Amino acid sequence: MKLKELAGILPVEGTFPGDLETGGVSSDSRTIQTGDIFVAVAGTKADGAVYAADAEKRGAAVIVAAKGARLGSPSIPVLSVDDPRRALALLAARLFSGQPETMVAVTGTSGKTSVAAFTRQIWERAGFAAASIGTTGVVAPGRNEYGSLTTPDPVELHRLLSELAKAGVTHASMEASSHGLDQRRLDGVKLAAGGFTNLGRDHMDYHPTVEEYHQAKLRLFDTLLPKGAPAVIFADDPWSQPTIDAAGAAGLEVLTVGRHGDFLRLKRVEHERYRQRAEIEAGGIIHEIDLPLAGDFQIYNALVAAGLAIATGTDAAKALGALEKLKGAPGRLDLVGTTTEGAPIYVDYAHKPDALENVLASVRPFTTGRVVVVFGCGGDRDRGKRPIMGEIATRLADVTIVTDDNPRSEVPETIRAAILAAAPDAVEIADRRAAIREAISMLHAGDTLIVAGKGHEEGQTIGAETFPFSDHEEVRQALRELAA
Ligand SMILES: CC(=O)N[C@H]1[C@@H](OP(=O)(O)OP(=O)(O)OC[C@H]2O[C@@H](n3ccc(=O)[nH]c3=O)[C@H](O)[C@@H]2O)O[C@H](CO)[C@@H](O)[C@@H]1O[C@H](C)C(=O)N[C@@H](C)C(=O)N[C@H](CCC(=O)O)C(=O)O
Ligand SMILES: Nc1ncnc2c1ncn2[C@@H]1O[C@H](COP(=O)(O)OP(=O)(O)OP(=O)(O)O)[C@@H](O)[C@H]1O
Ligand SMILES: N[C@H](CCC[C@H](N)C(=O)O)C(=O)O
Ligand SMILES: [Mg+2]
Repeated sequence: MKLKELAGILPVEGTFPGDLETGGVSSDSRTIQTGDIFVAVAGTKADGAVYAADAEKRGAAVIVAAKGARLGSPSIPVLSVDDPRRALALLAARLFSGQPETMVAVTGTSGKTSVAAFTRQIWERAGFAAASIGTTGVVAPGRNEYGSLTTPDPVELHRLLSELAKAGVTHASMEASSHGLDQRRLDGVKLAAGGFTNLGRDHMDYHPTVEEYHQAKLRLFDTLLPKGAPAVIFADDPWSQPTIDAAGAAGLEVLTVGRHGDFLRLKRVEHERYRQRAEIEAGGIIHEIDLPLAGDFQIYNALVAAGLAIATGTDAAKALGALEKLKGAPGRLDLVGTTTEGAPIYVDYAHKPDALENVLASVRPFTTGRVVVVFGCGGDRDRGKRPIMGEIATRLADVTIVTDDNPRSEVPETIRAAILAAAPDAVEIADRRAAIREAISMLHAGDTLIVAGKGHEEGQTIGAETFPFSDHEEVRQALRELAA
C-alpha cells in the first residue's frame, strides 16, 4: 500500500514521500521486514523508541512515533502522531482488510471468556458462521487454537479477523481485557455492540486504582462503540450503575440484563448442582430456560451473551432457546471427575478474589460435607490479592490447601506466605501435583473439591521456564491411581 493511502491515520500530507510503498506494520523491531512501518510505542518494560535503529537496520521504510520520542538519528522518514498505539491499531486494521461483519466485545473482571464462548454458541445455533476470541484462544468453524493473550495485539488481531472474514465467518465475539482496551488493541475493530459483566479487584499491578481500572474498561463504551450501538450491561453488580451512566452519556443504546434488567429480566432462578432453571422476561414474554451449567454466575453470563446476540439481530426466542444447549468454556467450573464415593471435583479459573468468592459460594448449597479448595497466586502479578484470597478461602471453604500457581520470577514460598498470612489454618503443599493428590485423597461422600486458578492452562511457569502441567490431567491421573 502507498503511504499516501494511509492519510487519516498518519500525517502524510505536504512534501512527504506519499508514493513510498509500504509492506506490513509492527511495534516489535524484531519482526520488521523490508518495507514495513515500525511503530514505536512506550511499553511497560521498554520504550519502543530505542528500537528504532534496530527497525531501520532490518529494513523499515518509515517510523511512526510519539511527538518528541527519542529515536536517535534515523535516516528513514519519521511520522509523529499523538497516540502511537492507536495508530498501530488503525494501521493494522487498514493493512489487513476485512473482519466478520457483526462483531461484539465483552469486558468486565469475570465472565468475559464465558460470555464470548456463549455468544458464539448462540450464533452457531441461529445458523451463523461464528467465532470467539479470548483467553482460551480462537474458536471458529474448523478452527480451535490456543492464544497467549486475552485480547491479542492489534497486528495479530487484524491478521486473524481478516482470515476469519475470508473463511466466511460473519459473526465474532471477543474479550476486551482492561490491558487490551488501555493499550488500544481493539481500536481498529468495527464493533456492533459491547457487553459488561461486573467489576472487582484485578490487575492492580497495572492499574493504579480500581477507578482507573474501571475507566480502562469504560473505553469500550465511551470511545470504541459508535453512537447508538447497543451496550448490554449486567445490571446487578455494584459497578453496573456507573457503567450504565457512562454508556448512556456516550449516546449508546443501554440494554440491561439481570434481576434489575429491563432488556432481559431474570424473574426467577433455581440453582441446582449441575444446572439452573430460570424464568427470563424478554419483550413482555416469559421464557422458561433450563441452563445446563453449574455455577450461579453462569446464568448472568448467559444473559449478557443472549443480550448481545439479540441486540445484534438474533431472534430472542432462538437466542434464549440456545441457552439450553450451552457448553461451558474449558476450565470454568469444569466437572473433571468424581471420586468412587461420588464427591465432585471441579477445575476452575478463579485467580482473583471475586471469582474465588463466587465459585466457592456456588458449590456450597450442594455440598453436604466439606468444601475443599486448592489454589495459589501467580508471581509477578498483583500482590495485594494474595491475603484477600487467603481470607476468602478461609471463610468459604472447610479445607484450604495453598500451593503454587505460576510463581514466575518470584520466590514461591513468599507468595504462599502472603496467602497463608490470612489463612492460618490452611495446609501448605508447594508442589501442585502433590496438593491435588492430597486434596482428592481426603474427599468423602458429600464433599466438593475446587482446584482453582489455572482453568484451561497447560503449564506451570517457574522462573523463566514453563513446564507442562494441567489441572485436568492431574485430577484424572490422581483419580485413576486412587481407584486402582
Ligand atoms: C504488560 C503488558 O500488557 N504488556 C504487553 C505489551 O507489552 P509492552 O508494550 O509493555 O512491551 P515492552 O516489553 O515494554 O516493550 C515496548 C515496545 O518495545 C518493543 N520492542 C522490544 C524489544 C525489542 O527488541 N524490540 C522492540 O521493538 C516491543 O515490541 C514493544 O512494542 O504489549 C505487547 C504487545 O501487544 C504484549 O505482548 C505485552 O503482553 C505481555 C506479554 C503480557 O503478559 N500481557 C498481559 C499482562 C496481558 O495483556 N493480559 C491481558 C489480560 C489477561 C486477563 O485478565 O484475561 C490480556 O489481554 O491478555
Ligand atoms: N459472572 C461472573 N461473576 C463472578 N465470577 C465469575 C463470573 N463468571 C465467571 N466467574 C469466575 O471467574 C472465572 C473466570 O471466568 P471467565 O474465564 O469466564 O472470566 P474472564 O473475565 O474471561 O477472566 P480472565 O480475565 O481471567 O480471562 C471462572 O472460572 C469463575 O470462577
Ligand atoms: N491472564 C491472567 C491469568 C492468570 C492466571 C493464573 N494462573 C496466574 O498465573 O496468575 C494473567 O496472566 O495475569
Ligand atoms: Mg478471559
